[in-house]
Amino acid sequence: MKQEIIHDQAFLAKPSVPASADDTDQVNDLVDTLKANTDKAVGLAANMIGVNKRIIAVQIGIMSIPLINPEIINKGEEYSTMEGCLSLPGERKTTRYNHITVRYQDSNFKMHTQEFTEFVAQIIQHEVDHCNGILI
Ligand SMILES: CSCC[C@H](NC=O)C(=O)O
Repeated sequence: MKQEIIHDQAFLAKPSVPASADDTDQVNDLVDTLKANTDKAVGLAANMIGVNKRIIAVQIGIMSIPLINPEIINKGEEYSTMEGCLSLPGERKTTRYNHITVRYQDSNFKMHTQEFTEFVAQIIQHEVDHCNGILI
């Protein structure tokens, strides 16, 4: 079910804990909340809906895809860019990497290792930062 986006900086600053197969409702809520916000968001992390678990959802084309316990295990070239965040006003300068390799579990908790590039890679980096309590 769609949830409200929270703006509580103290909660957002806390690193999230690993998610497990008990968190399927939270995974579905995050995907539903991203689907309800595609006019203003391209990704969400679970702590943005008040759930301190390592779950993110990323908009890839028309699909809102969950990545569970995402871990960036390799990074390409660094670049600077401006980014916004639903939990914060305005845009800020950020450092990102042009391609990343990510280990994550899908909604069936199957493990994947996958390379992402360009804008999708940027969104994943932003959301993994949220899992670590890091805001832009
Ligand atoms: C380009 S990365 C920006 C990601 C941001 N989502 C918030 O966690 C958003 O604007 O959807």
